[in-house]
Amino acid sequence: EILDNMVFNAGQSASSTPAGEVARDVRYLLYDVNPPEGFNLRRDVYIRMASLVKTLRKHQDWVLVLPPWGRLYHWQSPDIDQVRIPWGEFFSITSLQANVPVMEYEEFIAESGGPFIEQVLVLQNYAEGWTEGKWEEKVDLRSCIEKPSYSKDKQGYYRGWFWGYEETRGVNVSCLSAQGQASIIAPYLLENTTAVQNGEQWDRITRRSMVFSKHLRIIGDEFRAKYLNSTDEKDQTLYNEDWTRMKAKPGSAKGGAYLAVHLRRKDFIWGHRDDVPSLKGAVKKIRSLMKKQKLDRVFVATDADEEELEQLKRMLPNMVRYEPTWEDLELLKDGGVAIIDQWICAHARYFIGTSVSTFSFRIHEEREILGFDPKTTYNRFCGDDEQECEQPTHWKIVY
Ligand SMILES: C[C@@H]1O[C@H](OP(=O)(O)OP(=O)(O)OC[C@H]2O[C@@H](n3cnc4c(=O)[nH]c(N)nc43)[C@H](O)[C@@H]2O)[C@@H](O)[C@H](O)[C@@H]1O
Repeated sequence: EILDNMVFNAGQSASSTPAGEVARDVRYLLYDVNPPEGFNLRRDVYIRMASLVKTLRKHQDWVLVLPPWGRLYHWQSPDIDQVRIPWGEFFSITSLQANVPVMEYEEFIAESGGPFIEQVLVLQNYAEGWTEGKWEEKVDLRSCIEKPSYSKDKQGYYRGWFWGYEETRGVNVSCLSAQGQASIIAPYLLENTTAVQNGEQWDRITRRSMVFSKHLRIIGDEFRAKYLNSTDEKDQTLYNEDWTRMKAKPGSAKGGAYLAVHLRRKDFIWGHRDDVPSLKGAVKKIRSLMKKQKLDRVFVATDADEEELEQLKRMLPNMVRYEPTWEDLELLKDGGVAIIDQWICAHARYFIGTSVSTFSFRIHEEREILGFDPKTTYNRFCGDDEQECEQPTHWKIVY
């Protein structure tokens, strides 16, 4: 499902090496995701790409190049520059490295000897759809169904959107019809190899390695201490900087004495009319949960617009929100602010999120890593008229 949303770019390193160094025939995997997809869905795609690189590394020396963040539909704060953002601004690179070799895009340019990408693979569906309505995993080089959004320049190289790096060029562009797991395309990336061991599912170890940048966690922790009277010692949410050593027992985390809410609005209000509540419905649920859980504080993370926020404040005057100053926002960007919201939600005694929002799903996982009782985590708002309001599935951690 996610596969056909991606563009893959495989580049090969320049063969020249400084005198004395052993030549390393490194290959780089770059990728991109369809423009409308948001931040937390892109984190899902990273997990699949990291798994693919693990598969490729059984055969050759591959490195995953982290696609710079930018031009995201949901990052709407005006007047701040939100392109070419390196991963280090949001995630701990050393933590990612401990799982699979990764590098920032600018490192790739410096190391590979120029902004050229040897092969761009545009992933697409099969023009004929599923044959006989049967699902099977398959992949084939095909002619492009839609004209790829890359055009040749005077020198015969392809230009297009490469994460906002205007000077980057593709050398070849082809289309690949694919359906299946990410590793299905491995034979097209490996030289002289057709037999590839397949079969990695959602990679839970990779998820654990996606540790947020320390500066964002610190801001979230300070906010918890100041406005929500919550600290790791008191609330038993101790964190280990080295994720490979982190193994909290389920139910061991207590969490700060507040209810945390992720209330997704904007495109979800019309996109998910049946399973997203009205503001009034949400407030009613919040009040009943506070009573039931005996919590007198509520932290709200939301992407609601100004008008809805005003309404919400009127109905819930005591709600706590993380509201960055303009200077904070310029530094942290919309992505950093969203992470801080998630971090604070992840540390609450009880959490309730929004149906099918990957933003809420990432909070579930973070809480699982911290060792919360699943009952306090896998909860979502129901639509005002929703009959069967199925609750989120439990993401189990693997060590
Ligand atoms: C239907 C799909 O929904 C998917 O959204 P969904 O899973 O919620 O989650 P995301 O993929 O993260 O996209 C939602 C974006 O909206 C902002 N946002 C949402 N809620 C909050 C919040 O509580 N606090 C802050 N600070 N920011 C928030 C934030 O930039 C976040 O990355 C989209 O990724 C897909 O493109 C698609 O539209």
